[in-house]
Amino acid sequence: MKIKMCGITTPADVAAVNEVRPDYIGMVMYFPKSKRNVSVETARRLLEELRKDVKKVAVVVSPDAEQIAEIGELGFDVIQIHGQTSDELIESAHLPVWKAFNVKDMDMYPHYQSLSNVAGYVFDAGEPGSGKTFDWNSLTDIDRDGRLFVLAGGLTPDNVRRAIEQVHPDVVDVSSGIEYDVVGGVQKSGKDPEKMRRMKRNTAAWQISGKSDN
Ligand SMILES: O=C(O)c1ccccc1N[C@@H]1O[C@H](COP(=O)(O)O)[C@@H](O)[C@H]1O
Repeated sequence: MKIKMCGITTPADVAAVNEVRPDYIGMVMYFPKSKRNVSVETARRLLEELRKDVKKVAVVVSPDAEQIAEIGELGFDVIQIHGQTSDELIESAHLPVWKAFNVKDMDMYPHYQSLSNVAGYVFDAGEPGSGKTFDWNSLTDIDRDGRLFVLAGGLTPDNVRRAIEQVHPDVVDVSSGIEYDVVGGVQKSGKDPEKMRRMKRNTAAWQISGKSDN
């Protein structure tokens, strides 16, 4: 079971990633509506500090060709595409693409299965990065074709074991669930290293014995 920790925005997040060592990290780019959006310059600096054995996913929404080219130059390993995109853009990208679906556009899944540069599928809740789960039963009958099956949407250290047991994904993808709690109406920005450690432990523990430390 692999794990992706998404929404990395600060040097402190990178330091925690370098300690916890998830398989993948994600950075949201070209999407200023997100509180996790990072500029090209910030992405470049954070990537320099990141361990080399952690794979890097650029998370984008309806990107254009220029953005996709820039992501390749920055040294990312994978592009995770939410929203709309053309088949030509996916097929001409110089990096493998993970196509993200939300509960409303799952009917497009068979179409993306026909594209050769789609290396994985991310199944997410209606609003990406909202920390909300969705009905995992909707994934029961999905045709698995051997490409990476990534489960996202509201995963936390507390529900990841149940998610793995029910869905059997290849990768669990978490962002909100490893952020700081809101205290007194205020949320410290960035990721909470203790939640990251618990997420990693609970995912790894399931792999070894089907148990977690919840
Ligand atoms: O995190 C965001 O703000 C975001 C913005 C635009 C596209 C995707 C985004 N996040 C992705 O959402 C999933 C799940 O996040 P969560 O755990 O429910 O918070 C994850 O793949 C993020 O990359």
